[in-house]
Amino acid sequence: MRQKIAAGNWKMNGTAPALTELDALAAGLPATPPLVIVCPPAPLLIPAVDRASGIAIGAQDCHTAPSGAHTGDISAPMIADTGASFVIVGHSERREDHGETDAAVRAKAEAAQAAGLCPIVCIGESLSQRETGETLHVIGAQLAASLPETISAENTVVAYEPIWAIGTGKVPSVAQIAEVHDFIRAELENRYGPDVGAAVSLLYGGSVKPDNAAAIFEVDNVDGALVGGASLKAGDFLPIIAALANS
Ligand SMILES: O=C(CO)COP(=O)(O)O
Repeated sequence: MRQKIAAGNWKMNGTAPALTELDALAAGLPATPPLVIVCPPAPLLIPAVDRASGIAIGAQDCHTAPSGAHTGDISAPMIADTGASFVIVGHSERREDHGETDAAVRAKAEAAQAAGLCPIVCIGESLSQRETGETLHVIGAQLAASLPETISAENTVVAYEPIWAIGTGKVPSVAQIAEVHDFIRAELENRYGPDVGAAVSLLYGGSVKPDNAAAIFEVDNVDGALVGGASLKAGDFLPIIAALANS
């Protein structure tokens, strides 16, 4: 059975008072919860790790190098040192705001693995790529160039986040999600072998909300979600977690 994962990406939101959401999450988890991960901004990693109960903590980015002259950056070993266990790499906002290439994303994912972290590698097409029928081609190229050389179910998670669905309230149809997730699964099985390819968790991200989560989690090869806005408040994130637990 693949690991079900509900991951929350707080993006650049939250100062210390937001940590109370972790208490509310812990208090409201279902009896048999999926793996729940919260990725707060970097300054909150240490207090989040200290405070979280039954919730894993992840960062939102890491540098490719373990240390060095890179002002403002944070390395994977530094993240591991906080007690966090995951790191998002290749989010479309990083690719866009910071010009991150597939090669950089792959180097970050491999740096994360080397530090003992599990990277959550994000891929996804733009609206114009979808409209011109390039989605699977784009996803295939991103997978080929962004994923580490070797992966396992324990050290890699893949998140499909169509850029046009992020923060927009627009969600692909279940058929569209199924098409891409089936394609990703097949690509993973091809490249890494059927056992590894079948075991890696695939998350969907982009406007996942309490009212659409259950339908998304019904889709084959959707093993969970990477949630932005609706992960900021436990009152929104908990119903999504419950929907995943019941799927
Ligand atoms: O980018 C996302 C998670 O990484 C999705 O964000 P929203 O859930 O706010 O659309």
